Amino acid sequence: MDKIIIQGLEVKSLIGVYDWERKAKQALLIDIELNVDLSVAAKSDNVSDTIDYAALALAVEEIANNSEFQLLEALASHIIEHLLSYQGVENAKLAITKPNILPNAVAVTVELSRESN
Ligand SMILES: Nc1nc2c(c(=O)[nH]1)N=C([C@H](O)[C@@H](O)CO)CN2
Repeated sequence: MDKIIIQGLEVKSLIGVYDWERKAKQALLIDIELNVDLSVAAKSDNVSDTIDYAALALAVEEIANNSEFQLLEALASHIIEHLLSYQGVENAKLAITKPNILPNAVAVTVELSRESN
């Protein structure tokens, strides 16, 4: 299966359970993996025959920037629904990493995987 993968997309979002987390946006890292047939674009060499990953990254940055969820799970679910709305996406995997949030860990990551209907 063909894939489009974006790794380590840095976004800013108001996210978190605790009062101190509701005051300012935090940096998050997002990994995206889309299962999608790329054979037409591979032949045509035309970006209109595929999912433009630059536009996709901008859309994800905007969703994160404008959201105010408490849980990483809720933000991930909201973003993955957007990813599944792109034409031809059969399956989407999304991981959101919150760095430097736990005292004895480098980061925490929540990962979702969803099939298109
Ligand atoms: N499963 C989760 N647990 C926790 C989350 C979360 O998003 N998903 N978030 C928090 C706090 O906001 C965390 O960032 C600081 O401890 C706690 N647990």
